[in-house]
Amino acid sequence: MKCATVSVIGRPSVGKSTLINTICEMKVSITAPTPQTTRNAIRGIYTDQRGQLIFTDTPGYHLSDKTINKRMQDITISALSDSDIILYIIDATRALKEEEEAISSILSKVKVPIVSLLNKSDVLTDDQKKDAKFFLEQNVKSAEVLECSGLNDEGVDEVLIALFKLAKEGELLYSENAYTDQPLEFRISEIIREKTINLLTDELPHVIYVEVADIEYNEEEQSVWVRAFIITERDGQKGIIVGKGGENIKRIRKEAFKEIKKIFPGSTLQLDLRVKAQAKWRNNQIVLDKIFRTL
Ligand SMILES: Nc1nc2c(ncn2[C@@H]2O[C@H](COP(=O)(O)OP(=O)(O)OP(=O)(O)O)[C@@H](O)[C@H]2O)c(=O)[nH]1
Repeated sequence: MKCATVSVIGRPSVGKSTLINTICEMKVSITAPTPQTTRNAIRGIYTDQRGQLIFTDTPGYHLSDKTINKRMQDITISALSDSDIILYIIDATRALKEEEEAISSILSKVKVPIVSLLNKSDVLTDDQKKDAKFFLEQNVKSAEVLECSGLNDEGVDEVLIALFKLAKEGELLYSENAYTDQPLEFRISEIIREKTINLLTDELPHVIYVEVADIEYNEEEQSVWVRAFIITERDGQKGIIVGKGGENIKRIRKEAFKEIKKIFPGSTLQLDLRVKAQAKWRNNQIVLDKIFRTL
């Protein structure tokens, strides 16, 4: 059997989370149309007869000196150095400018084999493909350069073939049925965060985080009770999340409920979802440490 850890890196919104979800066939990491929705290094695990690949979904690499983005860069760099293989994803529908150069300069310093991937092949023009391949030739020492559409599941098998080719022989690190080692509370909070961002994308870009306060099981009744808070920075933002007559929070709850329910098959679920404000959570180290749980 082969086994390898794979760090997935690329600019925000290149489709890292979508690809990991397609490969792992399970929602492990949130996807949203706005950039920088992934703040944590999350693992998706793929196992078949060839062996096991453990994916680290590194946060979108972003050039900025805000506290939150500095932490993202640290996580990216340490995840890369710890992995066996790097999967470098490019979205060639957008110009490959200084952010791409910053990533490739980091990649040149890490001694790990790199599979470079032109994602979103479903919408790429021939010229865009040519330009991206030229950029890669000039800037990145790739073991392979591939094309795929994570969204449509096209070319994804070839990505797996390339990764298994580079993986070394070894024991599986996780059981065959595992698809993620994320803690339950974290998975639930990510689902709620995704639903909130998707619904309120224009009004509240990235000023929320979600805390799962309690999860209670009742084995006799086969029921689960989850209490979670959507936390905003300012009091005034609470109203946006709640919406007119509670319209928004009801929709977030309904969407999140459907997905959280899948985590507890056979049990009834009660989801108690509330909104509260916590000033300046984005500069609060304790909150940041909680969010940036590195592996
Ligand atoms: N056309 C097309 N769109 C895609 C593809 N993969 C992802 N997308 C879209 O690109 C957007 C960003 O996808 P994500 O998977 O969230 O991107 P990400 O790289 O994880 O983003 P961050 O978390 O911000 O770093 C979403 O709107 C996806 O639907 C693809 O193969 N083809």
